[in-house]
Amino acid sequence: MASVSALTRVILGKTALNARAVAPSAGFVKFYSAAPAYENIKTEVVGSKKNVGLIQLHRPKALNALCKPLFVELGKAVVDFDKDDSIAAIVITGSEKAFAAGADIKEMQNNTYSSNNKGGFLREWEDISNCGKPVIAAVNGFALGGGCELAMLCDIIYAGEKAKFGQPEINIGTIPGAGGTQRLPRYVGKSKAMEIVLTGNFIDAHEAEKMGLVSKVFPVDKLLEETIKLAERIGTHSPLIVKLAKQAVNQAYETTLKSGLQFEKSIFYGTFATEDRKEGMTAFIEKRAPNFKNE
Ligand SMILES: CCC/C=C/C(=O)SCCNC(=O)CCNC(=O)[C@H](O)C(C)(C)COP(=O)([O-])OP(=O)([O-])OC[C@H]1O[C@@H](n2cnc3c(N)ncnc32)[C@H](O)[C@@H]1OP(=O)([O-])[O-]
Repeated sequence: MASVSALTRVILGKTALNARAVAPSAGFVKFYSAAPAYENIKTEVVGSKKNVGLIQLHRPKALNALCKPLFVELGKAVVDFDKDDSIAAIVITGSEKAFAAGADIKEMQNNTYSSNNKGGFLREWEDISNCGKPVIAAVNGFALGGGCELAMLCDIIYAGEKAKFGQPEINIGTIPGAGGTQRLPRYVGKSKAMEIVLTGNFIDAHEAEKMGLVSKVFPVDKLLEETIKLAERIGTHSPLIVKLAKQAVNQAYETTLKSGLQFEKSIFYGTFATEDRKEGMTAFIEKRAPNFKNE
């Protein structure tokens, strides 16, 4: 598969290169003055308005198995993009062969209950679940075990037509540990989640879409382009209101309908305390495009 850089060049017809690899004259990529030297991921800022943070998992020899150093880097990249006011949404992708083939089995082979517990195994995952901005997974290839859980940690999953999802932990004598037993039933219902978790069988992209795990399926080579377009579309709205909308939808997974509706109403009322709500409604009435200020 072409690299993220090559793909985004093709997609957007502009110079889009790895921020670490080129001089800051490239024009299209936003360069961080202190761009971290990542080893297991690549980051770029893409989109015609340079407002989409793109993270590519890049451990090709291990099919992007999620070793701790990778996750530390991924967490840092997500936190950095979340803090950056010029970024509207974040896209996480892998390679054509693998989004991620799971937690790193070789790394955790000799873990013990005690080392997991004392070492805070999986702690970095919270950096992604705590992100206030929309995070979109663009999944080509294998999304297995922790890879499927990482995709489910994202707010929206788009998939390439050859993607394969699964929770095969049962094959290696353990169970999903980063949300597979909790998020999967919420996406696909109990019977299908049980089948996936108890058999370890893989499901393809179209099945995943039918089940509601994935929102759309694209040809492999169009996936990233379409996902970036989605992020850009979200980026046309008020970042403040997008954040509130994300919080409100996520609350549906945390509570009863009654208290969820109460939460939604208080957030809805709260939008009337923002400049962007006023601007949005005023722009509609004045038949012009809104000029959101994130306030
Ligand atoms: C997060 C919380 C809890 C989560 C738990 C989990 O996710 S448990 C995990 C749940 N996931 C699984 O159980 C899936 C495990 N993976 C597989 O079943 C297969 O690799 C495959 C079907 C994805 C692809 O088959 P294929 O014949 O096309 O490719 P190939 O097999 O030749 O692999 C190429 C190289 O990548 C390596 N590597 C791959 N995955 C991992 C990994 N997770 N780890 C480490 N390494 C991994 C593989 O060893 C090989 O390296 P080598 O030996 O050349 O140095």
